Amino acid sequence: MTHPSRKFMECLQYAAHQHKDQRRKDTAGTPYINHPINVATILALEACIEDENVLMAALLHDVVEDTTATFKDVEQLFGADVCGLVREVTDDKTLEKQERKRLQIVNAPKSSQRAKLIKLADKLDNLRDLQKNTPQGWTQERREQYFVWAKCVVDNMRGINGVLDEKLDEIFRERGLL
Ligand SMILES: Nc1nc2c(ncn2[C@@H]2O[C@H](COP(=O)(O)OP(=O)(O)O)[C@@H](OP(=O)(O)OP(=O)(O)O)[C@H]2O)c(=O)[nH]1
Ligand SMILES: [Mn+2]
Repeated sequence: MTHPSRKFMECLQYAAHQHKDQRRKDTAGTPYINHPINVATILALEACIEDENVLMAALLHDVVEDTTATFKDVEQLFGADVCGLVREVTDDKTLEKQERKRLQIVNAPKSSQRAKLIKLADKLDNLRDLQKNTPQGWTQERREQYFVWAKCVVDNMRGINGVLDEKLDEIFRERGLL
């Protein structure tokens, strides 16, 4: 049996600490950290990714976008490679939402293969959440639009991992999008 490295466990602790006061948008108010943990777990156990820096970047993928953490913090704590991956999956929150969403579609194919894995697992987990419940304050229309938009992002990153492609397509098929 392999065992988690010290830096991997430190990364898990850091992500949990940074997201500690945040909740998902579901009615149950699930702790936000469940989502980064799900993304790393999808990569490790479903997509069989063994690249530890990719798994750590998955745990950290929303810390700069959604908490007080900076890229500098991530680089100092977990190194330039992990920081580079987090940078690739972080939206520029200074831009308008519509522009951010457009850029995800446009930038998806330009990302590195490793960043694409994280982006795909991120979408898969968010879509799984959306299948289970509608986030608080969202209309059915907004929910449907997220499926449509996520498919546009995913369509620009196919062929990276067969398992992720298949699991995402299963969801799009269920929604009548494929
Ligand atoms: N499906 C779902 N999403 C939730 C929930 N709670 C929080 N989120 C987050 O909301 C984001 C999607 O909502 P949007 O309205 O499209 O984006 P925004 O929060 O950036 O404005 C995702 O951000 P993200 O992970 O950065 O991904 P991305 O979709 O922005 O790429 C997702 O993690 C929930 O209960 N269900
Ligand atoms: Mn995310």
